[in-house]
Amino acid sequence: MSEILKVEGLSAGYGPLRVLHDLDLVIHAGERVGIVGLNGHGKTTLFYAIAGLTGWQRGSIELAGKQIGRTRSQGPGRYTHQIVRQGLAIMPQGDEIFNGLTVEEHLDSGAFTPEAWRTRKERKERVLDIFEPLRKLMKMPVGRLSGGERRMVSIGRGLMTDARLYLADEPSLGLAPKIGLAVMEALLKIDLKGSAMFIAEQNVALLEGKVDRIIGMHAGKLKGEASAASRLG
Ligand SMILES: Nc1ncnc2c1ncn2[C@@H]1O[C@H](COP(=O)(O)OP(=O)(O)OP(=O)(O)O)[C@@H](O)[C@H]1O
Repeated sequence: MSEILKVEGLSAGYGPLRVLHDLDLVIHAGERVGIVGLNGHGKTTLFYAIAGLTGWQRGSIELAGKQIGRTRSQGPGRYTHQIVRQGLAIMPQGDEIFNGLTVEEHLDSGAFTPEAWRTRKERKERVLDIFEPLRKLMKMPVGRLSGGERRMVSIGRGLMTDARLYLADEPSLGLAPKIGLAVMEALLKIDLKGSAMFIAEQNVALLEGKVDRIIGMHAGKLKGEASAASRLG
């Protein structure tokens, strides 16, 4: 199986603040991997480091065999567009959607490569097959949707291109438990083909038995598999 994500000796944070300490991690094609840990232990920072949204002090990150590592001297966010073009899809925590734009406009905005734009109709159909409730809401501004529907839009936008690695940061956060579960189940049904998915979550029960592996994160370090993770904190 080919390596989609390879992180070696990564120490990262914000400016001089070190949040992640010497992380090693490999995710293979076709894998769904969960990362669990309490609030503030560094899951989002790891996603930011992969996306180039924060610099890092040491280590390396490869996406599908290509180094995407940048140090903070080059500026957070400066190369994120290139990393995204190399095959990263980000489904950020807290949605980051725009109230005045419609569901359809959000999905279209996710189809930013020429290939994805050309085939956006079929891609939207695929998203709507996964998130059926959006089908009748395509012309609706997202500001008028429920929290669960907004989350579907945010995740759906990330599914509009052919990514090698999907990063989903706490997809159930802030949703009623039943809705959170439904969103998570839909996300986990996605056909990965040759890509991989990395999902951050505080609630290990939402991932247990549904992903290939669960890694724990505690105080900026990785802690092995699920059983260890659920004992954290
Ligand atoms: N922009 C920032 N600048 C400085 N420190 C930050 C910034 N964002 C997060 N931190 C710090 O980094 C540490 C890890 O935060 P992070 O958001 O990565 O944790 P998390 O496990 O993803 O938690 P959450 O569930 O809140 O996303 C925390 O101590 C936090 O205060």
